[in-house]
Amino acid sequence: MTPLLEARRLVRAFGTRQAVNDVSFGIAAGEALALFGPNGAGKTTLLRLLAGLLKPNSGSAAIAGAALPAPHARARVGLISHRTMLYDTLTARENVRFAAQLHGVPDAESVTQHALEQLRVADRADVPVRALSRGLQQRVAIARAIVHGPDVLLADEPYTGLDEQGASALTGLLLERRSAGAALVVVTHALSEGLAVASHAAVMRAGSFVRHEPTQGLDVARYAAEYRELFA
Ligand SMILES: Nc1ncnc2c1ncn2[C@@H]1O[C@H](COP(=O)(O)OP(=O)(O)OP(=O)(O)O)[C@@H](O)[C@H]1O
Repeated sequence: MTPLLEARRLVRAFGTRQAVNDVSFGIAAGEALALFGPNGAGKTTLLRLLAGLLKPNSGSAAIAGAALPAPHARARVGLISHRTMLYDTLTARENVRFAAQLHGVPDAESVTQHALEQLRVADRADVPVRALSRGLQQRVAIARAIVHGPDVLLADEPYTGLDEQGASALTGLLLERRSAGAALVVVTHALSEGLAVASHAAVMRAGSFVRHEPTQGLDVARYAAEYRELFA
């Protein structure tokens, strides 16, 4: 079976630095990969390659067999970044609706409302986002990233800045996207949060996967100890 999201021998360098070095994996519909690794390991660069925002030096990425960065493949991706990139003079609703309209979502108004409710930010939807706390802005950014119902969801430290309610809304959303048949990649420093939403886990070091396995049967405490040992 063709994986929904597939990376084949991806390589990306910046000057002489190999940010991503020969990474291959596949994620089937309904699966989620939690991706761990220290600063500079190449996680963000890998997500940008998978989102079609950056070109690899060699190798390729594909969504349901369609090679990135073809626009119809890119349109199937949602990217949650730790930088919110919202228009801060627009309201939360305007930011999310704008994204829905750009994606040509039918009935953008009600889909926007649903996304805002899912992130539990609907009651603050009509104030400019610059007046919202960092945590609420992050929730709006997540609502914007999922408003077009992407079947590939890439999340770069999505828990950063969220309070407990925001974090639990995000976990609910990630699990819901999985059961709806999406393929997810979640980059996080928090091992337990990542493992809780993932079917597979990988560790990146210096551009390459040094561990990659199903999460089923993994013991979080042992995984954390082994992770620390890898970087000791
Ligand atoms: N646009 C760029 N220009 C030059 N070097 C870059 C660029 N983007 C990333 N790098 C370098 O590539 C390497 C991997 O960076 P990347 O941001 O992908 O790592 P990361 O695992 O996401 O780290 P962090 O957790 O700090 O975000 C780093 O050495 C970084 O300095």
